[in-house]
Amino acid sequence: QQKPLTTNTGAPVGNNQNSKTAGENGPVLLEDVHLIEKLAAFDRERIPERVVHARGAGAYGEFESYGDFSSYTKASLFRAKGKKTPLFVRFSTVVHQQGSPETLRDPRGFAIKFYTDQGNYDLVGNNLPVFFIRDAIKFPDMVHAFKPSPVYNAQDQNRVFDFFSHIPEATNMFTYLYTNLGTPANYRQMDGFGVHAFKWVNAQGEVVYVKYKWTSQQGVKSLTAAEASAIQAKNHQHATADLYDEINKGNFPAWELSVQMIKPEDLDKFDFNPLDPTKIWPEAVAPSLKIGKMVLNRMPDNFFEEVEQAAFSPGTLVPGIEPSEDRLLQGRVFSYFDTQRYRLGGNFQRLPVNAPKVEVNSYNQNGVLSNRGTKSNVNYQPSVTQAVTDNAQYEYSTRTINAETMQRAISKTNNFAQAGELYRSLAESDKKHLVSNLAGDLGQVANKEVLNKMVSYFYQADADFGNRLIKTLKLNQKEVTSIVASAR
Ligand code: HEM
Repeated sequence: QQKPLTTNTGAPVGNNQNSKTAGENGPVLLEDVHLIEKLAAFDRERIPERVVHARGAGAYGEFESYGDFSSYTKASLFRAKGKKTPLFVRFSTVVHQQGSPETLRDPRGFAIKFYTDQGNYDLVGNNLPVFFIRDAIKFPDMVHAFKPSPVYNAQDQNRVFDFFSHIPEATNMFTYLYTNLGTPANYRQMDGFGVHAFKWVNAQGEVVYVKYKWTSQQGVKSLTAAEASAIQAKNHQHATADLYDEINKGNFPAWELSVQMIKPEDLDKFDFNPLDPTKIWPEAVAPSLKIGKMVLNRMPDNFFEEVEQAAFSPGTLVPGIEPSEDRLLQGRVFSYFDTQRYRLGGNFQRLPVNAPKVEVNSYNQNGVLSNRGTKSNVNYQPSVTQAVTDNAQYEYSTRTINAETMQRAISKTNNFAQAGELYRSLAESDKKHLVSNLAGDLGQVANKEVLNKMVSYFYQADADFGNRLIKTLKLNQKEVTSIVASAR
């Protein structure tokens, strides 16, 4: 049965093809409210795209816990074997605009929103296990360097590596990014990582630090640079299309979730700082424990409403999961909510994709587009009514600190060792791809000082890695090794 076309106020529309005019050749009349409303709605269709991770695709699914992990965390989603929690995922590319090709070398965003029975929990990660920097204060500069030039609006490797020649801690991340893992075949065949350490807290208030990994049950498949270019020549949205095609076919992708744990008293026992997101935790020091499985089984009905307006934040936490002291994560806990209040408005958590499945009872109120439906006269606490009240069992964990306030880098920087281990673990063909992918971008850098400095970092990770880059880029080996020697 046909439905009547209506205005926004529900009145049936008589003519949606012809504006109301003063005669055949007369001007269009302002009193045609349907025309004016239609144009005004169109004029307001765009909202700011995400400042990073602008291009993405989302899907709904379910998480199933493999057991009862309450001895480590009071988070209810991990409390019983077989316990199911609905979720929404958004995969993304990072640097370029909403319409950019999905074949570009970039980390891939891997963000999950669990709709738990104690409120939403967001795990906002990437497909690579480490990050470029370790302090949020460097993030805006880093993104400016990666994004198109403010003058000529094109990405420029001169700007990228000018910045990174001052950031030796990015060496590990660059080594991952320039393997073919930097160009995943699609969103289903890649792993995901929480990257940071988080705190798990049990009912007794005991803390353990954890790192998360999602292991793709489809396997990991990456593209060579040649394969990525060939796809890009024909299709700039292959990863989004793949997700829709496979899930709509009933080929539901799955990932197993595992955690690694380190006790607070062990944090200082390693040659790296476990709170440093430029480092992995080797299995030898923190073995992985499988804790559950995610299956994606439904695509959203409307991209803008459910995917574009989805808002993930490392600050969306449930009792039993807290941020660690990781300096990058601490900045993220502020930045996401802040950008979402700007991008979507202060009541963004009321949108269906962002709203928790549990009742929300707070004394927060009003603002643009408020629809809380609050009926109580008591919009404050304390009150004799005690209608809605806080409960000490959900207090944050405590920690004793007796420290000097400071603005100093961490002491165990150890910028190169893990990059070297990663390089040496690669098969010869992967080493070749890494060197040619990296030399391809470094080869666009005109400034010799920047180039020598960048290569000196990879040389410090592994001399063979450095020498291959020196050879491919036709650099002077002495110039590079003298930078290495002066750094020691
Ligand atoms: C201090 C460091 C960082 C800052 C300040 C930062 C900031 C942001 C901002 C402002 C957004 C846009 C959010 C929105 O508009 O909804 C975003 C998106 C995102 N970030 Fe970060 N980010 C940082 C580091 C990271 C790291 C280390 C990871 C991975 C572990 C990451 C993963 C993501 C993902 C996956 C998204 C997209 C979420 C979505 O699909 O909507 N970011 N980030």
